[in-house]
Amino acid sequence: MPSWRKGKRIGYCLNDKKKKKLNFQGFEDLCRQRGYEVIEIDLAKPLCEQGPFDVIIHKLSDLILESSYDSQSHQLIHDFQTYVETYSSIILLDPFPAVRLLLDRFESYRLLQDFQKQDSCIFSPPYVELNSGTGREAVARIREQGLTFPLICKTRVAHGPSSHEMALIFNEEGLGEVSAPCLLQSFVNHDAVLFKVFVVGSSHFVVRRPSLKNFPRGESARRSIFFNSHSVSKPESCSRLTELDEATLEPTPPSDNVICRAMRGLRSTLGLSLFGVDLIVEKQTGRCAVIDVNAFPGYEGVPEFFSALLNHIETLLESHEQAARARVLVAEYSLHQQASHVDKAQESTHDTNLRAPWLANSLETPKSAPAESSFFTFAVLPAVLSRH
Ligand SMILES: Nc1ncnc2c1ncn2[C@@H]1O[C@H](COP(=O)(O)OP(=O)(O)OP(=O)(O)O)[C@@H](O)[C@H]1O
Ligand SMILES: O=P(O)(O)O[C@H]1[C@H](OP(=O)(O)O)[C@@H](OP(=O)(O)O)[C@@H](O)[C@@H](O)[C@@H]1OP(=O)(O)O
Ligand SMILES: [Mg+2]
Ligand SMILES: [Mg+2]
Repeated sequence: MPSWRKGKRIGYCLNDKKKKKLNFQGFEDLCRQRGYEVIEIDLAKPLCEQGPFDVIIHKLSDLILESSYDSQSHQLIHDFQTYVETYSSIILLDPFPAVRLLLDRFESYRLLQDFQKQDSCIFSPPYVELNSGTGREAVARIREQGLTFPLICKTRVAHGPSSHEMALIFNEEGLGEVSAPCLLQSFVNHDAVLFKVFVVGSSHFVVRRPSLKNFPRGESARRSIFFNSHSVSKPESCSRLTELDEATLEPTPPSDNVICRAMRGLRSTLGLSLFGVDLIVEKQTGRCAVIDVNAFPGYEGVPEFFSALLNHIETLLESHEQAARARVLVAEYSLHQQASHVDKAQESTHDTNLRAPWLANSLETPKSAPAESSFFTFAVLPAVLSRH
C-alpha cells in the first residue's frame, strides 16, 4: 500500500436524501476495500472528537444558506470552518466560500459573465438582476441590456425546493407577476435538449436530458408559464413544456474540445472539484450557452462517479503528501545550510581573530539560504522526491 494511502480517514457529511440518491454506501464500500477508514460526521458532536480527517466530503448547502439568518446554523458552519482551518492539511470537498458562491445566482451568473469575457468558447445568456419590487421595475434595464422576450425568471437563491420554481415571461405585463429577488434571463432556443456536464476533479461526464421547447422570439400575447425545473430536466421528466411543436433534427452536442476547455476554465475559476454545469446549444447559431452551475449535483447517469471521486481523492492525497515531504526536506536542507554557515564563519573568525558585531546577526540569518532553498526546491527536490 502506498504511504499516502496508509491510515487515511475520509469523513463525509451528507443528508439522508443525498446519501440515498447517490447510494453512498457503495462509495463507502469502495473506499474501505482500498484500505481507507470512512466516518460519517455527526454535526451535533465536536469534529475534534470524530477526527482526525484527511478528506471531508460534504453537501452542506442547506446549512450554509441557513447560516445567514439562523444563529445555530451559523455556529455549526463557523465551527466546521475553524476546524478545517486549524487542521489545514484536511482536503475539504469543497471549500465553503466556493460552494456559497453557487448558492446565489447573482454571484454565480456574474462570474459566468466574467468567464465568457476571458474564454468565448461558451456564453452566458444576458440577464438582469431584480433586487426589489416586481419585474415591471426592470423594464428599462431589460431594454437597455438588449434582452428580448421570452425571458426566464429564476430565484436569486439557487438551492432548495423553492429555488427550482421558475417562470417564462412573454411580455411586459408578465413581468408584473414575478417578484424580487430574482433574475430575468434571455431565453435561448435549443431544441429541448440539455447537456449536463458532471465534473469530478479533472474528469467530466456528459449526460443528455430533456429541456424546455423552443418559443418564438420576441414579445407575444402569451400568458406567463410557471414551472418547476425538476419537472423538465430530470431524466424521468415528462412535461408538455419539453415537447417540441415541430419535428427537428437532434441538436449536435457541444464538441469535446469546447467542453474540455470550458470545464478546465470553470474548475479553476470556481475553485470546486464537484460541480455540474448545464449547457444548451443555441438553435440559431450553434453556440454553446451555460445556463446553470450546481455544487455537488446528483451525478445521475454517471456510473463511474464513485471510481472518479476516489481517483480524485487519491490524486489529492498523493500530491499533499509530496508537498508535505517537500516542505520537510526544504526545512532540513535550510537547517543544514545554516549550520554549515555557522561553522564556516566561526572558522574564519578564529582564523582572523576579528569578530565584527554585525557578523553575529548575519550568521543567524544567512542571506543565501532562500535562494539556495528555492534552487533546491525546483532543481534538486523533484529528483530527490522521485527516488522516494
Ligand atoms: N436561458 C435559458 N434559455 C433556455 N432555457 C433555459 C434557460 N435557462 C434555463 N433553461 C431551462 O430551464 C431549466 C431549469 O433552469 P436551471 O437549470 O437554471 O434551473 P435549476 O433549478 O437551477 O436546475 P438544477 O436542477 O439543474 O439545479 C433548464 O434545465 C432548461 O431546460
Ligand atoms: O440531491 P440534491 O439535494 O443535492 O439536489 C441536487 C440535484 O440532484 P438530485 O439528482 O439529487 O436531485 C441536482 O440535479 P442534477 O443537476 O444532478 O440533475 C440539481 O438539481 C441540484 O441543483 C440539486 O441541488 P440543490 O438544488 O438541492 O442544491
Ligand atoms: Mg439546472
Ligand atoms: Mg441549479
